[in-house]
Amino acid sequence: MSEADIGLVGLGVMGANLALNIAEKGYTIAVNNRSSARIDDFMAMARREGLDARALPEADLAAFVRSVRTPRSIIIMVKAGKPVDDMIDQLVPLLDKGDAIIECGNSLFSDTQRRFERLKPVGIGYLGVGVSGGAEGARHGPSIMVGGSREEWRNAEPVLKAIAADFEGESCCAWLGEGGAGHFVKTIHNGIEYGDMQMIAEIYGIMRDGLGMDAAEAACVFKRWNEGPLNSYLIEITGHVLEAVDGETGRPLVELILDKAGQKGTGVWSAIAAQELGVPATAIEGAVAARSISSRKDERIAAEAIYGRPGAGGMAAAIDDLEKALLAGKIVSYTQGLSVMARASEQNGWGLQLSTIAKIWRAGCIIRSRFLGQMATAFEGDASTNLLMVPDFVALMKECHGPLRRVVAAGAMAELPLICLSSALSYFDASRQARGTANLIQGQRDFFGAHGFEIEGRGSDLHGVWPATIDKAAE
Ligand SMILES: NC(=O)C1=CN([C@@H]2O[C@H](COP(=O)(O)OP(=O)(O)OC[C@H]3O[C@@H](n4cnc5c(N)ncnc54)[C@H](OP(=O)(O)O)[C@@H]3O)[C@@H](O)[C@H]2O)C=CC1
Ligand SMILES: O=C(CO)[C@H](O)[C@H](O)COP(=O)(O)O
Repeated sequence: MSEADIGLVGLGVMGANLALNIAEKGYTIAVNNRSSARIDDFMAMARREGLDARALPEADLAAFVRSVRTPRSIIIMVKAGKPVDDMIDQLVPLLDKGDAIIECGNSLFSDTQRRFERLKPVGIGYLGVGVSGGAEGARHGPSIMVGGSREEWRNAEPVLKAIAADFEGESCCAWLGEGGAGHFVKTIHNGIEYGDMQMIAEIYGIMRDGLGMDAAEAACVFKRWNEGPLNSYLIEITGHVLEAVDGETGRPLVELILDKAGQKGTGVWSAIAAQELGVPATAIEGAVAARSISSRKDERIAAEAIYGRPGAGGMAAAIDDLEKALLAGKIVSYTQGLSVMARASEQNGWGLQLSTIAKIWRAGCIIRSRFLGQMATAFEGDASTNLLMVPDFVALMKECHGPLRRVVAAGAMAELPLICLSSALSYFDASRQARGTANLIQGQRDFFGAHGFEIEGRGSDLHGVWPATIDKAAE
C-alpha cells in the first residue's frame, strides 16, 4: 500500500536527521538504508522523539519504493560519488515515469548534470540539492540549495521549504538554476567554509604560538568576537572547541587533537572549478593547500628539526588587529567565491542570483553569519558581482586591510604560516593595482615563445627584437 508522502534512502548522519525533520513537519516518510541496522537505529530515534508514527521503515528497496505515493519523490542521502550512481541504478527500474529523485549529498555538479541528462529520456525527474548545516541543521533546519528543472522544483518546494532554516521569516531554501546549479553553489559554499576555517585556524596559531595564549584565553577572545562583526556559527563553535577539556587528562581537548585536517572533496572541487573558470580564488586554494600540508605530519616534524620552530621568538599583535584581519580576509575570500559562482553562472546559463544565495546562507548553513546578512542587503541594491566594489564592503575593507597587513607582516617575521590570510592580502593588493607587472611576463613569453604582446596605440600581437641567448646554467 502506498502510504508515504515521500521516501528517503540513506540513514547516515544527514539522512536520519533530514528524515526526522520531514516527519516533524507532518509528512509521512518511508525510509530505507543499505544496512538494516541503521533502519533500526533510526526507528529507535524516531520513537524517542515521538515521530515513529510518521516513519515507514522498509529494508527491501522495491517495497520501500512501492510504499511511496505516486508520483513519487525519493530523496537519496548516501555517500557522494559511485554510491549515488549505484543507488540510481537500483532505483530506476523500480520507479515510474513522472517520479523524481532528489539527491541531497555533496555531489560534484558535473555528476549531477550527467545524472539529470541520463534520467530525462526515461521520464524521471532529478533535482541536485546542496544541504548545509551538519547534523543539527539537517534535524532542525538546514540551508537548501536546489538545482534542476523548475517543474521538479515546484513539486518538491513545499517539503524542502518546510524543513529548511528560516531567517526572520524568510526560508533559507531556494531554487538556484537548472542542472548542477544547486550542487555547484553548495561546493563553493564549502570552499568558502574551508577559507573561513583556515583563517580562523591561522589566527588561533598566532594566539597560541605568537602571543603565547592558552586555549582558554583564546576561547574567551573568540566568544567576545562572536558578539561583534565576526558573529557567526564558525566563530561560535571555535570558542566551544577551544574551551573543551579532556575528561581523562584535564587538558584542553584541542591540544590533544592531532593537527591533521581531513577533507572529503568539496574544497578541492571549488579550487579546480575556480582554476577551470579562470577566476582567482587564492584564499580557497590556500585553505585546501593548508589541509594537505597539515596531513604531512612526518615531513613537518623532519623539517622543523632542520629549520627551527616557527613562532619560537614570539610575535607582537593587537587582538583588535587580529579581529579586523580576519574580517578583511573573509571579505576577500567571499569576493573570490562569489566571482567563481558568477562566472560559472555565465558559462552554464544558470542565472544565479548572488543576493538569493547570500540570503539562503544567512541561517542553517555552516558559514551562517552576520556578515552574510550585510552581504544579502548589499547585493540587493547593487548589480555588482565584486564584493570588493560594493560600497558597504569598500568601507569595511578600507578599515580592515591595514590590520590585515600588520598581522601578515608580523606573522611573516615571526615565521608563522598564514597561507590563507597572506594570499587574501596579496589578492587584494593585486586586484587594486592599476599598473601591474604582467608586462614583464608578456615580454618573457614573447622572448622565449614569440607569443606576442600588446602596446596601447600600436596594437596587439607585437613582437620584440630580442638578443639570441645561450643557457648559462647549462654551460
Ligand atoms: N555530515 C555532514 O555534516 C554533511 C554531509 N553531507 C553530505 O551528505 C551525504 C551523506 O553524508 P553523511 O550522512 O554525513 O554520511 P554517513 O557516513 O553518516 O552515512 C553514509 C550513508 O551512505 C550510505 N552508503 C554509503 N555507501 C553506499 C553504497 N555504496 N550504497 C548504498 N548506500 C551507501 C550508508 O549506508 P550504510 O549504513 O549501509 O553504510 C549511509 O546511509 C554525503 O554526500 C556528505 O558529503 C552534506 C552536508 C553536511
Ligand atoms: O558539507 C559539509 C558542511 O557544509 C560537510 O560537513 C563536509 O563534510 C565538509 O567538508 P570536509 O569534510 O571536506 O571538511
